[in-house]
Amino acid sequence: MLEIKSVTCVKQERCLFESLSFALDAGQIMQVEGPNGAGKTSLLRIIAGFANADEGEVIFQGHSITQCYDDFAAELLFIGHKTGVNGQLTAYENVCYWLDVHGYERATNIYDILAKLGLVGLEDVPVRTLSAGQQRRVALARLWMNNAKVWILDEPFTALDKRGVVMLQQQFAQQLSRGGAILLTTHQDLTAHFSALKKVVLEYRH
Ligand SMILES: Nc1ncnc2c1ncn2[C@@H]1O[C@H](COP(=O)(O)OP(=O)(O)OP(=O)(O)O)[C@@H](O)[C@H]1O
Repeated sequence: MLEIKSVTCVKQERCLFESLSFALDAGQIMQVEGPNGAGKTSLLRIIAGFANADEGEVIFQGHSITQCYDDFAAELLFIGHKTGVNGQLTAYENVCYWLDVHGYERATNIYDILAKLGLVGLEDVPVRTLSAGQQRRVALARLWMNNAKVWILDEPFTALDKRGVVMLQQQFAQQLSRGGAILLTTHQDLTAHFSALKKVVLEYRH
């Protein structure tokens, strides 16, 4: 589904990674690992098409994403390490805004999904008044209301408590079982939960 071909990234005259190649198929989950500053976020941003690689290309369903970006974007859900929620809006409004911007139908069960995410009674207060973990849950609600083929997630477990971690892992399993793919960074050990977990390990290069 997704092929990373000989991708190189240089930042501030430091080569973060060079000629990196790997593939991610339908139903697969891949974890990008490495120390702080190794280039994990930079790699995810290149694959999502938000930044250009210094060399190499990203192929989605046989075509370079530079040539089929609209098709790729329609099948991509990216959640960065910042939550990306608007603190002035409520959880409900954030979700509606996100659905509208991406052209998804407003699901009738938005409140049910927010409840499932442990946000009962908090749906209609400004998100800035929520805790870090609750704000993360609002951001992650998108994973319960889309059918994008590719999820790219930068540190999605940040600030989640143990129940939140389990719930998110269960949602990952759903995505994989319907033939979706997941590429993520996390410091969680996912090996025990996803036996077929693939890994890309970035070293810190000086
Ligand atoms: N826009 C930018 N301009 C200049 N340098 C950048 C930019 N973005 C990232 N860098 C540099 O690239 C390096 C890798 O950053 P990146 O955020 O990709 O690392 P990371 O592996 O995700 O780190 P962490 O685990 O701390 O999140 C860092 O040294 C950073 O300073």
